[in-house]
Amino acid sequence: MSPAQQGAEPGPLATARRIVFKVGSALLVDAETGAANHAWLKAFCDDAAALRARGQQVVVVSSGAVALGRRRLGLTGRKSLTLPEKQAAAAAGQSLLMRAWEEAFEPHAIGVAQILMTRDDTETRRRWLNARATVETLLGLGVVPVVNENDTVVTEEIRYGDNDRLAARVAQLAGADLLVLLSDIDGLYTADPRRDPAAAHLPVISEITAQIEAMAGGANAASGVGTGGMATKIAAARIARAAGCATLITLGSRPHPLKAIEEGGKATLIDAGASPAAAYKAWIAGSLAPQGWVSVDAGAAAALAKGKSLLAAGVRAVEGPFDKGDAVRVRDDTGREVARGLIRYDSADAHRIAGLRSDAIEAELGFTEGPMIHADDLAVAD
Ligand SMILES: Nc1ncnc2c1ncn2[C@@H]1O[C@H](COP(=O)(O)OP(=O)(O)O)[C@@H](O)[C@H]1O
Ligand SMILES: N[C@@H](CCC(=O)OP(=O)(O)O)C(=O)O
Repeated sequence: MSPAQQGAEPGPLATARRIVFKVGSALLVDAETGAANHAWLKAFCDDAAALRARGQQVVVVSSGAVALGRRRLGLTGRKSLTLPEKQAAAAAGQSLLMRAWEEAFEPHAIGVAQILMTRDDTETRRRWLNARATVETLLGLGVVPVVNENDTVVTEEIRYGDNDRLAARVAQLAGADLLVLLSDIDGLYTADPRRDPAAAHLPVISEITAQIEAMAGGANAASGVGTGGMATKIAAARIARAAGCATLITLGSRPHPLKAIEEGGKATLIDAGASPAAAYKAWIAGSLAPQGWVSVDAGAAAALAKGKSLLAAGVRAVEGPFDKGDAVRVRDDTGREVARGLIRYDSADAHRIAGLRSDAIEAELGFTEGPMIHADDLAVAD
């Protein structure tokens, strides 16, 4: 019996601040008619609106463009499509997909916004930062971002293909604390229950071990080439976990899938490693190669130690070259590294504004990106 049924602690869906829901094609598209499954969408959006009403933020990663576009383009007769046909179907289906989401959120007066991303966008830091700022702005404005892979421009080799891992990247980018993968099964079992009736359900996974990967179809998960199945879900959970985000794998086909989770419906919860903010700072401190450094005065070094942003006014010298969004080292006037962070200006612009007050930046550059390094993007040394 789950904690929610026992009336013990509230479940992860009740406590998460920002949640990414991955909705697969099978849920969104009616297998018989090939049209959007409006009844399911309505029920999902009713539930999502209830989460929002209690102050939780919602991001949706939605598949379904290819399936909806097939019907629109009259490509339903065949078993499989060529890549150009899939891309054409995605182009035709994406607007139908967005229309379905808009209509489903409309009765709640909730607006939606389309974001199409490729793997490149999630792996190139500058684009990643832009996408992050867009998601943050949309959420701040009370809009639900609806994300899908930009299928029309990617080739087979560089596409995610499945939306599980895309959803995990979106969760990382959004700093979400919960990723919910709505599947055609209520969680991870010790083996595929469709093949092995003795398979046991796993309600909580606190570490993704080789054994867990093997249960999900290990080889696929490890090499990242799996298409669908549990392997991509565990690969997604691994990405989310490293970003401080928990993952919940559960059955999406129940009429009110989110209400069902809260009422204790069966699911597999994969714990988060740390908080999203701590994981993000660890990534800045440990995983990114610094491209240069800025040297700051004593006042700025003291401000950083208190968790403040680095303002241009406190910067004495800049050593590049680096691009906007790159990781740089921050040194104090004794040469000691006091922090690392993602800088908001390229090295030429940073050099020009070093020592300037914030209100003088725009006059110098013709634009301003605010502080040199925002506090959220700074990992301060111990
Ligand atoms: N260990 C396992 N536990 C649960 N399901 C598994 C396992 N191994 C393989 N599967 C299969 O994975 C399927 C879910 O993957 P998939 O159909 O790709 O889901 P979705 O359409 O939600 O992306 C299940 O229906 C199940 O048959
Ligand atoms: N991006 C594609 C779908 C990718 C996909 O089907 O992913 P998944 O739901 O994980 O199997 C689309 O919108 O049709």
